[in-house]
Amino acid sequence: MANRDGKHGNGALARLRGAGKSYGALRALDGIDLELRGGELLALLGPNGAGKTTAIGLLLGLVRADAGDVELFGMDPQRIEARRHIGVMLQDAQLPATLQVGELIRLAASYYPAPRSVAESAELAGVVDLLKRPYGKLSGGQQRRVQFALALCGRPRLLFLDEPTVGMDIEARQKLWAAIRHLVAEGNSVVLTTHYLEEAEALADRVCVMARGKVISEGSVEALRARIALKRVWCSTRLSLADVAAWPEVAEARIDGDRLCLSTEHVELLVRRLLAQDASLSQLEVRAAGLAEAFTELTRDDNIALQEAA
Ligand SMILES: Nc1ncnc2c1ncn2[C@@H]1O[C@H](COP(=O)(O)OP(=O)(O)OP(=O)(O)O)[C@@H](O)[C@H]1O
Repeated sequence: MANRDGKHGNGALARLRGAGKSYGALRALDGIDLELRGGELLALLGPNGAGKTTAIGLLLGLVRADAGDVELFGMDPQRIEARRHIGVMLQDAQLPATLQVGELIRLAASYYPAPRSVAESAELAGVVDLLKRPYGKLSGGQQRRVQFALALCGRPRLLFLDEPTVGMDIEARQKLWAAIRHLVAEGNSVVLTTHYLEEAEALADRVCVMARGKVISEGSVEALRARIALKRVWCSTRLSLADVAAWPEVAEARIDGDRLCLSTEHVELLVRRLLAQDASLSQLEVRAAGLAEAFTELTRDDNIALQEAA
């Protein structure tokens, strides 16, 4: 628990415990537990409407939980002492269009006790060449970079980035990733929501997969991928789908174009048997499930992995 000055015993900077939130009949968050530790980057991953933004809204004190506990630096997130140490980049940032980028950064920095200089913030966010430009005249990707500068200018210990690289081209995205890595290497913590698996893969220490208001998987990227131990085997064969589907080493069988697509945990056994029973077998291909497949598998409505996790 937190003591009076917001220090906390177990290293959690932000925490949801059994947190729930409904909008009318819709249960946007259904009793989730989430903990952010010092110096880590936690990625919240999940399909549209999973509850990621609502979870961040609770931690920022923008949304009130109707069940459970929410703590930011061991305090109620609405307390100013807690908010002084966070930087935020939300999806629907509304900023004055006529102010120049440099003015916006100066203004945002003035709310913090020990901010970075405008020059340092601009350098970190890659907006040095935009400082004199009015915000409203920038492209979508440039505006996102400016929003990132505003999020980091207060030298926050904890950054909330809600889909930070949406609308950015590949180069801008890579630069933002590098800046985020730099901030984490300095000891800061980041909570990031994303739809991009490669973003989670590139940045996250921990990934929390959400679906339908619940956390359905939590761990490292490797652990997430390992949750789906299946390999996929494709081949063109004269063996029938029904026959192959009945083999004990085949977890799932379907037709994919002109080939069979088989899922298995025992790939060597399966391939040996396929080749033994069909000497004319062709177009053989074996692939490990990628993170994208693991993710799809995890967030599918009635999936086996989910039942295993329960
Ligand atoms: N203010 C609101 N009023 C009513 N429903 C809301 C409100 N905010 C969110 N919701 C609903 O709550 C659910 C969770 O939304 P949330 O924005 O947290 O999801 P998300 O995971 O961030 O989705 P996305 O990836 O699309 O941003 C959705 O079904 C959404 O329609």
